[in-house]
Amino acid sequence: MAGTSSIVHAIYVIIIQLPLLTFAAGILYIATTCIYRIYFHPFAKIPGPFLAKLTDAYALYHAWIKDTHLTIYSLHNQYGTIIRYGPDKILVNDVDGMKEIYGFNANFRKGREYEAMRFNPVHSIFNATDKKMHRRKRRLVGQGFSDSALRASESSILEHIDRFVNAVLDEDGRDEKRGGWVAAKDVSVFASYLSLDLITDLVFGKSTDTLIKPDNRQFRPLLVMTGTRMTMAFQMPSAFRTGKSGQWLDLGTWMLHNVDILRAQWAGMLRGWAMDRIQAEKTCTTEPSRRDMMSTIINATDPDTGETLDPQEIGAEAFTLITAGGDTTSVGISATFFYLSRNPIAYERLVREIRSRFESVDAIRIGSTLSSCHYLRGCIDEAMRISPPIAVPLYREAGQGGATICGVFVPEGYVAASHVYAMHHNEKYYPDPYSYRPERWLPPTPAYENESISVTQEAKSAFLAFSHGPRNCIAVNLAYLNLSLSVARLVWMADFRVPHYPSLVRIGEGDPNDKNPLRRRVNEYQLYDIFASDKKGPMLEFRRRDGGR
Ligand code: HEM
Repeated sequence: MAGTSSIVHAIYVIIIQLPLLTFAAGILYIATTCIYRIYFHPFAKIPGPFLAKLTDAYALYHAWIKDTHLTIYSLHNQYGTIIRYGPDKILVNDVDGMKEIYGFNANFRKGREYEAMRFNPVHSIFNATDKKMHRRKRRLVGQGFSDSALRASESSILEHIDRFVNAVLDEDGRDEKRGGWVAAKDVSVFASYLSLDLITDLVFGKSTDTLIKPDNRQFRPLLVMTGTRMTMAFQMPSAFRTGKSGQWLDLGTWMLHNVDILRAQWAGMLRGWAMDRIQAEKTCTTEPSRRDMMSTIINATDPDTGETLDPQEIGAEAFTLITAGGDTTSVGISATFFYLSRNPIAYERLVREIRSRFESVDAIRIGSTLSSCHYLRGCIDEAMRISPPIAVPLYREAGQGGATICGVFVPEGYVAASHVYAMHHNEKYYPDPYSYRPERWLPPTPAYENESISVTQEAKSAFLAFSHGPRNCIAVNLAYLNLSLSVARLVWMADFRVPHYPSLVRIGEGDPNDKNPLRRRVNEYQLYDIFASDKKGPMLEFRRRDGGR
């Protein structure tokens, strides 16, 4: 009898009391964690939104609605230079602080946020968290971005840019009654096709060709989905368990199941392309007419150690290069056309520069004339200042012993970042930050004496479109080349203007009636953060000018 009653008691404990005890322990854990994070945490005194002090779900929510950059900017305005954007994260809106986080000697490294974005079994140059591993990869992958590699790729780059120009100037819908202007086109769509076609060609020697083969356009949504998944995992790594055990705990599996399927398709496809490329390289007996990046990377040896990258690493690098380069330059191109189409003085000035420096569109290529087009460069930089292509905060984790940023101690393992969009709109560096003024970037030489409102050296350092220090963009030169050639060739070939229909003009602009008050600035090109920003518009009408072939 006694035995039966103790079994009943045990069952009672298991069924009734254990869940209650577990629940109570859970509540106690959450309550103590909250109290700790608010009052005793090393960042307890740093101002920021209440919810962000408690959980990364605050940042995750803004990643979900894709307004991270606007939110952080307004938080800096509300709380000041240093804010708390997650329990263990601070953001610093200051050039000196930024250098302390990203500079060559900084005691910070990429950490768990980048691990959470990793889809491949091995690290790539982008998500390598170990500094030594990164240095090795940078030396090897960097060989694909050398000046000579770029020059060797010039004809392929120009071929894709010409396809872009032709697609935008496509005569379909040309209306002679309206002076030969073609029907409005969404520049961002064609710029995205250009970016993807170009980078797949440069990396694999085989392009997605989306500009000329509409059937291939399913590739772009895959890239967008990958970015969506990446940026959410980036904001709340603890909830995303990509590549780790306990997949059922992964928020991505629950919330983004369809996104995950597309993302996996994308990763699988790129891995396949990389493996084909490795195989082709092994069997190739003749010197190719042009070395693509895969070929350079497959054959790259570390000058110090003689090491090479193994096939798994090469697959990871291929995925990184296409994902990092597939839709970033397109934001710069689209933003530049957006701001030029709304700023007639800048438009006229750029048109004068390009059409007077080059005798024909074919003369626009790599060389000293292109690099002396300072106004062109100013137009591009100013567009990327107001609307930076990568507008999420690039988190860095403090290393052993921690680090002090603008007087705030960041203990080891805690996270700091400077946010590009907040820096680019900081009035201390860029007065009247929402005005599009390419003159800010003209060199302070006698040639521009009367018009230069040249920014200070400090403000130049605040330009973070390509980040700063050893983890800055490896493809800065390639990106500027692509941006300059695309903008210059299209400006040389055609006039452009905003369409007559207000509903078309509004695409890409802020909307004074938007339910999100942060999206109401009409003259600002709107970005949607998915690591590299998504975007729409501008819709523009083009007209081939006399002499434009
Ligand atoms: C306008 C165009 C571009 C912009 C604004 C841009 C911006 C950036 C930024 C801000 C970073 C730092 C990311 C971080 O710290 O997490 C970065 C890194 C990187 N970018 Fe770009 N990028 C552009 C184009 C490209 C292109 C065309 C490629 C070509 C494949 C590329 C490849 C990379 C790679 C591999 C890294 C990682 C570098 C490292 O960690 O050492 N980017 N880029």
